[in-house]
Amino acid sequence: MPKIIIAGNWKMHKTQAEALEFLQGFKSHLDETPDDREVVLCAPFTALPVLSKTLHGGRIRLGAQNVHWERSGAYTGEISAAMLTELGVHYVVIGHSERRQYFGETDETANLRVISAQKQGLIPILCVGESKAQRDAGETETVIINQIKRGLVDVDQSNLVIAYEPIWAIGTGDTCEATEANRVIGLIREQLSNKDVTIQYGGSVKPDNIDEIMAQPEIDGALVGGASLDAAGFARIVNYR
Ligand SMILES: O=C(CO)COP(=O)(O)O
Repeated sequence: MPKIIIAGNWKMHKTQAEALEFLQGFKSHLDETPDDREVVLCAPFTALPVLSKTLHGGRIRLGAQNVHWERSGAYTGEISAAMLTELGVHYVVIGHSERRQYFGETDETANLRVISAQKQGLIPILCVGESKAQRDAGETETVIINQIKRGLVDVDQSNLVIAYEPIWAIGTGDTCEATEANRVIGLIREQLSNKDVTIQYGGSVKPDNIDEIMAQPEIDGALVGGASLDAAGFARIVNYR
């Protein structure tokens, strides 16, 4: 059975002080969180040390939002997998559509990042998803299958998470119908040799739609952007019924 993972992707939000303030409001709600799910916070690099110290030994796992494929070297502005594991980071978001759109990342660089993350013991959360134009042109299936195939060349599927994030649903409030997300995630699973890979849905997940999303048989979790910034709201998402 795939592990259920609910992850917040804070993107470029929260200073260290704001991250700690979030935790104060969030942690008390975790007493009600059933044991069947993992709770992950993917914070900016600068907030990771303080979160790591505060969360040590607790219920919440830490994630980063990117990782470079080399162990070290002349790569100004980049962060290596070893730098993240040293901080107690467990997960790393890779190939997010914002990285692809604004920073020129490709399936090929996502693939290199996934491999280097796994080598260092990090669990990659590989993001895939089609644009509105691609969906309207009937290309959703081909786009997703290609992203999965190229992103997973030579990748060990035993320590891997995939997030299906249709680009048109990210930050728009325009959630993908839960049944449609379920269908595409089923299609992704067909491409995998390991059927127990956790496959999350992401794109305008909110407290008022999480129950329906998580009721779908193929969906094993959520990658939550905007709604993960508010402690009470994200707690409601994590504690979905
Ligand atoms: O990009 C996302 C998570 O990685 C989704 O963002 P929103 O939840 O803000 O739509």
